[in-house]
Amino acid sequence: MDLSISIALALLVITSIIPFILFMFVEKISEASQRRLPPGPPRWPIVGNLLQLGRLPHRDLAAFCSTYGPLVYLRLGTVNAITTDDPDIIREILVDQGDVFASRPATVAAERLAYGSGDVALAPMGPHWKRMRRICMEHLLTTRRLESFTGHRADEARHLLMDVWVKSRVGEEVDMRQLLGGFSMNNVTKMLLGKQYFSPAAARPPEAMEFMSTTHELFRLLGMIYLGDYLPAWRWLDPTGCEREMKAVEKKVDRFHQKIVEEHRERAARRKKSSGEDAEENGADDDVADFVDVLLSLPGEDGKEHLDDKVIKALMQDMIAAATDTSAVTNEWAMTELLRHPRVLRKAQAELDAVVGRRRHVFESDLRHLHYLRCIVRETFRLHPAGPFLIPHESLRPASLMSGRYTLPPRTRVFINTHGLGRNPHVWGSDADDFRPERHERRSKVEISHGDDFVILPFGAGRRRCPGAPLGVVMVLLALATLLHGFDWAPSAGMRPEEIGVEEVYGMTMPRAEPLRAVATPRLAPEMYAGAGTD
Ligand code: HEM
Repeated sequence: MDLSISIALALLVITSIIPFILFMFVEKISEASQRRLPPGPPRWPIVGNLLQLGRLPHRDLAAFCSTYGPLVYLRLGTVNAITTDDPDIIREILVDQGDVFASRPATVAAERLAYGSGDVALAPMGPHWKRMRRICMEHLLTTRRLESFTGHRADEARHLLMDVWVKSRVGEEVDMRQLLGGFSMNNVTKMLLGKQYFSPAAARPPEAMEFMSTTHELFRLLGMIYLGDYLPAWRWLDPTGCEREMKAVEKKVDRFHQKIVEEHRERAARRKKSSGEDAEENGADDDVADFVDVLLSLPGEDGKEHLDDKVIKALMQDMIAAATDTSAVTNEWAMTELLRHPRVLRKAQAELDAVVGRRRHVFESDLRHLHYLRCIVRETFRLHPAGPFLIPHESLRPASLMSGRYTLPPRTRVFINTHGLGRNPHVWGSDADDFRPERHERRSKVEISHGDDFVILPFGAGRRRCPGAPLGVVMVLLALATLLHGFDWAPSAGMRPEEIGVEEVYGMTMPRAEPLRAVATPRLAPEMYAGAGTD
């Protein structure tokens, strides 16, 4: 054999063996450093546990918790991850060690679709997130500002009543997803953008349609598990075209948001011109100013006169995404369970008759007295939490959990399984899968949030807890109270209550697999549907 060929062959063998030896060595070292990781299912090389996750990953992770213990370690491609459905461990992660676990992972969707993680919900822990969160808490979601929209919410409740009434008169089934989605979207866009996109009288249909389809595309992409977040080589190939799609949606969404910002800016300029210097100094009028008006009036970072457009658009998008789907999905699940359990539905109506009566409409001020309805909402959140993994958290630095029993590397992704928590038999007993609002009835005040015991977690807890929870609770209770007070409800023609499905689909929020349809029959005097009073 020619010497040069022999040398070439020898070099080839050496260069192939060295990486293999190095790989074994690194594996050995990392195995040693991982000795105190929590237990978890066996994993494959390279992909780790990725192939063990199916279409309903919250159910797969709950199954791991019941097999391997309350805290489970997973390797998802190149990513270290943990999951739990145990209230004490959840408290430890979100509250006791809240400063360690309060970051968010850098995902492709957050980068592409949330203005480079420039929003609140997907921003990593740091000064930018702190500033964005403060703007939400101090300027957008204050009690005073939310109260100033009480009248709008009452109007929307009246529209809800009228919409159903019109359908009930001609015996038409109600598409609950469309109905409840419209209610949430109108409430939110009115507060945020000063528009009701889904009231035909309030917005041009093409604009409403564009808004709806763009928002849905955005939700879908933000909610999907993208393999490129776990296997960098996948991004390179992008075999499903996901990143190309994200880029296209990014452009479309940005054009839409920019238009809204420009419209508000023009309106503010017109206002300023017509009302002179006084109005400029006072800023936007609190009673009529929507969130975008407020954002346009705030100073920017580093002494800038105004916030950057990018920041305004990121916040606006966050609020729409965080506020609309969550409450609509929750209401669709509540109505699903009520149709499956007519006894519970009738009991809630009896309570409404006692608290509100049949001679007036439900007011927001009634909601705190509707003890049983609150139990229904709490039970709905237990079985069908809108965010099955909250929004996944990430650790900022090495951490130990469960009294130092386990150590975790930095940047461990955290899947708090709220779906698993709500169905955990160690917490809720052997009937954990049954819808039974009475299990909350003994509480003197029915909290619709986690409380001290952390047994339900609809809005998260600790530093990243939902800042819109009070508004979310009002929107859910108001829609349900209005629908149950105004109508008797029955399943679609020919269907028995127990035949109504409870299959879910995984996503950023977790809706029913199929839109719910139901039949409504008015239960108030006819004149009650002609107009509704406000508080
Ligand atoms: C029923 C309604 C709602 C539900 C079930 C819900 C649920 C949640 C959940 C589970 C989280 C993640 C918490 C975590 O990761 O620890 C969250 C975060 C968030 N929610 Fe809500 N939410 C609702 C309504 C709203 C509303 C009405 C708004 C605002 C108008 C809002 C704004 C936000 C924001 C900005 C975040 C991100 C917080 C952060 O990362 O610092 N949500 N929400």
